[in-house]
Amino acid sequence: MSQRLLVVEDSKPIATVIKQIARSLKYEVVVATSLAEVEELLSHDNDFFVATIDYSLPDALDGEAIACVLSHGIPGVVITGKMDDDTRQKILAQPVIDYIPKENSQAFLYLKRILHWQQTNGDNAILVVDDSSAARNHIVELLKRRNFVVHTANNGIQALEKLAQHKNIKMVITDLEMPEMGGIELTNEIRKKYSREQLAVIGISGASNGIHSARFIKNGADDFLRKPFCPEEFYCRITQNIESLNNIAKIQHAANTDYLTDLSNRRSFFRSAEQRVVEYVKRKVPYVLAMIDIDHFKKVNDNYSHEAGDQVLKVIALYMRKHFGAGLTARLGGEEFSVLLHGVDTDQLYNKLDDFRREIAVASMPIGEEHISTSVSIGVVFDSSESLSQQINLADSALYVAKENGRNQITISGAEEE
Ligand SMILES: Nc1nc2c(ncn2[C@@H]2O[C@H](COP(=O)(O)OP(=O)(O)OP(=O)(O)O)[C@@H](O)[C@H]2O)c(=O)[nH]1
Repeated sequence: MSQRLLVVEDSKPIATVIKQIARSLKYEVVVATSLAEVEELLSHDNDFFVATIDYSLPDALDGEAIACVLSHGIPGVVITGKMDDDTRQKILAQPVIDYIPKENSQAFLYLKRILHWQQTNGDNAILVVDDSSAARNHIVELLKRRNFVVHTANNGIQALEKLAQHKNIKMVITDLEMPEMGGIELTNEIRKKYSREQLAVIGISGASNGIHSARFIKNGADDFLRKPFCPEEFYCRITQNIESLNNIAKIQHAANTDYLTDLSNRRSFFRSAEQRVVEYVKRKVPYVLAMIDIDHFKKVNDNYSHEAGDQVLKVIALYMRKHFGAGLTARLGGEEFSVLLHGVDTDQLYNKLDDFRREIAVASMPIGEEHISTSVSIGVVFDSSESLSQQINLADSALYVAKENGRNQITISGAEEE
C-alpha cells in the first residue's frame, strides 16, 4: 500500500510541483488549501505518513497550520516564503522534520530528498549512547521525527552489547564522558570490529575547546558535533553520513553482483566460498560445490533472441534462489552458474540439486509471447579438502562428462563414466 502525503498549500502551481515529486516517490497525495480545510479533513481522516505545510495560508498567515498538523501526530516539512530570523525560530521551536525556503532554487530537489529519506530511513538503525537521559531522549526524539529506528545505551560497554545484538545498526552517536566506558574508548573498540564502510560514528561533546573533536576523529570517528547543536546542523551531519554509507553499500553491491541476475558474481563467489569451504572442512560439515551449465543455450539465443536468452538466465537464477536459498549462489559468466551448499549428508545435498535439475527440465518458461523449455547439466564435488580452484576444476570436468553423456544430468566428480 502506498504511503499518504498531505499537502497543505494554497498555491496551485506549487501544489502541482509537490504532487509530481510525491508521485515519483509513489506517495498517494491529498491536498488541502486552507487551515479550515485541514482541520475539517483531519477531524475524520488523519492517517498520513508525512505532510508538507505552507507557512502562510489565507486563513492562517503565521504558521498556525503547523501546530494543527503536528497535533495529529503527522510529521511535517514546512515550506515558507518568509525566511526572517523570527519565522525560522518559530518554525524550529516546533517538532518539524525540516523547513524549506521557497525562494531557493534547490527547494524542491531538497523536498524530494526529504520525502525519500522519510521512506527509507526506517532501514537505518542508529544507536544513541549517552549517560544523561535528557540528552539521550532529545537525540532520540530528533531521530524518530526523521523515521530512523533508534536504540539506546547508557555507556560504552552497553553500546558494544547493543551493536552485537542488532546487526542492522549503521551509526553510533556517542557522548564523550560516560561511566564505565566513555566515547573515545568506545570509538576505539568499535573500530577494532567494524570498518568505516560498515558503521559510522559521530562523537558529541559539550566541551568548548576543539581537542575532543580531534581525539574522536583520530580514534576512528567519522564526524563530531558540539553541544548545544541546532536540529538543522544535527540532521545535516546525520544525513550526510548515512548517505555516504548507503553509497558505499551500493558500490559494494554493484562490485559483487551479476548485473543481469542479481546473484553473486565470480569474484564475490570465490571470496565467500573460500572462507566457507575452510569452515566446512574444519567443522566436518557435509557440503557440495556444483557447477551448473544451461544445455544448448546458444539455440535459445538463435531460435528466440538474445533478449529472450537474458530472460532465461534470470529465470534460472530465480530457480536457484528457490532451491538453494541458504547456499551461496553465483553466475560465473555466460550461461554458467555455481552453488556451494551445506547440509545433512551427501544424499540430501544430491537430492536438492536433482530437484532443481528436474524442475527446470519440466518447466515451460513464459518469455514474452513464447514458452521456452531448457535443461541444465551439473558437475559436483562433495566434501573435498582440495583448494577451491582445484574443486572448481574437478566440478568442471564432471560437468563436461555430464554434457558428453547426454546433458540434463548430474555427474559426481570421481564417479565419472564416459
Ligand atoms: N542471452 C545471452 N547469451 C549469452 C550470455 N553470455 C553468453 N551467452 C551465450 O551463451 C552461448 C553459449 O554457447 P555454448 O558455449 O556453445 O554452449 P551451449 O549452446 O549452451 O551448449 P552446451 O553448453 O554444450 O550445452 C553463446 O551463444 C553465448 O553467446 C548472456 O549474458 N546473455
